[in-house]
Amino acid sequence: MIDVCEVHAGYGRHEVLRGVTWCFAAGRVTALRGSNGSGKTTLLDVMAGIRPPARGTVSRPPGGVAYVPQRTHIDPRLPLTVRDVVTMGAWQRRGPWRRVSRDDRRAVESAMDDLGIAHLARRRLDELSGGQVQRSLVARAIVCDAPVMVLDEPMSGLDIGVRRELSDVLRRVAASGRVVVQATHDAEAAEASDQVVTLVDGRLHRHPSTVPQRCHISIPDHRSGSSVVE
Ligand SMILES: Nc1ncnc2c1ncn2[C@@H]1O[C@H](COP(=O)(O)OP(=O)(O)OP(=O)(O)O)[C@@H](O)[C@H]1O
Repeated sequence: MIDVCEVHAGYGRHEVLRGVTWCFAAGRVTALRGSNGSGKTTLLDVMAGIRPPARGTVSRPPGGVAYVPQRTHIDPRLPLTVRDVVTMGAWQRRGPWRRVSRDDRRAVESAMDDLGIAHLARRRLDELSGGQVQRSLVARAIVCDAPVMVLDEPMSGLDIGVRRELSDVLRRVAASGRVVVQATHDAEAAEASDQVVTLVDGRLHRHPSTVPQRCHISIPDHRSGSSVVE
């Protein structure tokens, strides 16, 4: 699990997160909701270790965090194919410039199959649609094989069929024992998640309640009615 405790973070004097406390459990998909500018990306950055919190702590499991950003920072002029981009996930796991093993190659092919982009494997990144780029970035994150996957609006730009397929993929990733957190404005993606949390005024609330939840207390799961530790 990934344990966020009393986290404050922002940009200069602009405090965006004001005491976020939550335990994101392994084995479930959590949808992170909130209006534009509420701090979803900021929280994902803090969880991934990209942005250090001004105060508070984040405990991550060893093995790193696979991050699917809202926009790719890969220069589209680079002559990279979809397969190259997905293979980057293996380097993230093993360290750069290590030899890619047969198992890595199998993982790359399997992730491209899962995301329905195997037929695009030899296409260059600058020849793809926005949704195809998005699916390549999710496939790269799967190949990372990290215990935590955070995704920043992975459904944006995808058609309804692909959004449903991606929800299934995320559920399978979570079912393999990983923490999966997706920031989303997509109501159907939130509905397909195991739990929904919402950022309001810099704090995290369990949906639809406005009462913030603390770590390590047992509360009922809003979908299944079962008891979970958060
Ligand atoms: N690099 C930055 N420098 C200064 N302020 C920033 C920076 N990035 C984000 N902000 C501000 O921090 C606040 C939270 O932004 P953030 O991107 O985390 O929100 P979000 O919930 O992900 O929004 P959206 O739904 O629009 O993607 C916003 O007010 C935004 O203007």
